[in-house]
Formats: sequence, structure tokens, C-alpha cells
Amino acid sequence: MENGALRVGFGYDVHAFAEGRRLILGGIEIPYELGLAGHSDADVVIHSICDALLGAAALGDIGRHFPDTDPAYRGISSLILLRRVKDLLKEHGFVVSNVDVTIVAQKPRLAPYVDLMVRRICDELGWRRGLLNIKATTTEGLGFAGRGEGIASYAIALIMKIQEKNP
Ligand SMILES: Nc1ccn([C@@H]2O[C@H](COP(=O)(O)O)[C@@H](O)[C@H]2O)c(=O)n1
Ligand SMILES: C[C@@]1(CO)OP(=O)(O)OP(=O)(O)OC[C@H]1O
Repeated sequence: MENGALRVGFGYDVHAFAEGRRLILGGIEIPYELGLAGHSDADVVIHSICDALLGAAALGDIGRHFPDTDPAYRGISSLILLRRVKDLLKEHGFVVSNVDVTIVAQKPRLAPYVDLMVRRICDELGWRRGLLNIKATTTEGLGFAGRGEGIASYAIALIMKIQEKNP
């Protein structure tokens, strides 16, 4: 792959609501009566970003790098996984151009929190704020998200190859 090559990647993830769990989205805790089930902190937003970045770099997916059978990842903050993905892309000579995310959730209302999510993720990864956009939509009551069974997140990422893979 030649330097300057632009590559696009797409990520999608779903987690089911569960009682007795905290709701972590985009690296922050959202006040709500339910959380999301998962092996990690179940941050579906960050998982979709990880998969978009890994996909753009042709490096597989989040489950390949951080298997949910590995006790090391039990309860882990997904911000840590995203930082590792960013480091992996850097090792392979990529820089991230931009990432756009759509969270699909009937409830809770997320608009008041999306800027906080962007700030949290960008601060953690050393990204400028304009690199990342996060938005939310309902499904007007339709499907699993509409019935309030879980949350889905879609992400798209554009990355650029700037150098050969570091040895
Ligand atoms: N969980 C959500 C979902 C949506 N929003 C905000 O409401 C706007 C309208 O949503 P529609 O599903 O009717 O398109 C949307 O643009 C978001 O700003 C939200 O805050 N939380
Ligand atoms: C993040 C990992 C690893 O802890 O687990 P989960 O939190 O269950 O998330 P999922 O998106 O189902 O799969 C990726 C996993 O490898």
C-alpha cells in the first residue's frame, strides 16, 4: 500500500440492556436505570469505533484482538481497548483522519451527553475534537432498539497510510 492511500472502515456493534450494570457510552457513565451486558464495560459506541478503525486498516476486528474469552478483558474500560487500537494503527503507519458515529437508542436521551463523549474520547486518545463526531437517533419505536432491548452503534472511519509498518 502506497503512502498517502486513504482507507475507509465501518463498524457496527449491539449490546443488550441488563439490570445491575452501569451504562457506559463513549467513555462516560450515563445516568439510567439499566446498563449494557458484556464482557468488558460494554461500551457499544467505542466498540463500533474500534471496528471501524480496524476495518479501515484491514486488521480484523475487536474480538480478534481482545477475545471475550480472555479474563484480562473482564470489566475493562473500552477506552483502553480503543487506545490499543490507535497504537496498533500507528505501528502499521496509519493516521486517523476522522470518525463519525451514530448511536441507535430509543432511551435514554443522549443528546445532552454526546459532546462529553467526544471530549472524553479525544482527550484520552490525543485527538483534536473535530476528528470525532457522535450523534444519536431513535428508531421511532421500531425493532430491538425501539423496544428498548438494547443499543446499537454504527461508526465510519477514514484513515491515511503515512509510512511503512514499524518493525
Ligand atoms: N437516544 C436518543 C435518540 C435521539 N436523540 C436526539 O433526538 C433527535 C431526534 O431523534 P430521531 O430518532 O427522532 O431522529 C436526534 O437527532 C438526537 O439529537 C437523543 O438525544 N437520544
Ligand atoms: C470487548 C469484548 C472483550 O472484552 O467483549 P464485550 O464487552 O462482550 O464486547 P463485544 O462487542 O461483544 O465483543 C468484543 C469483545 O472481544
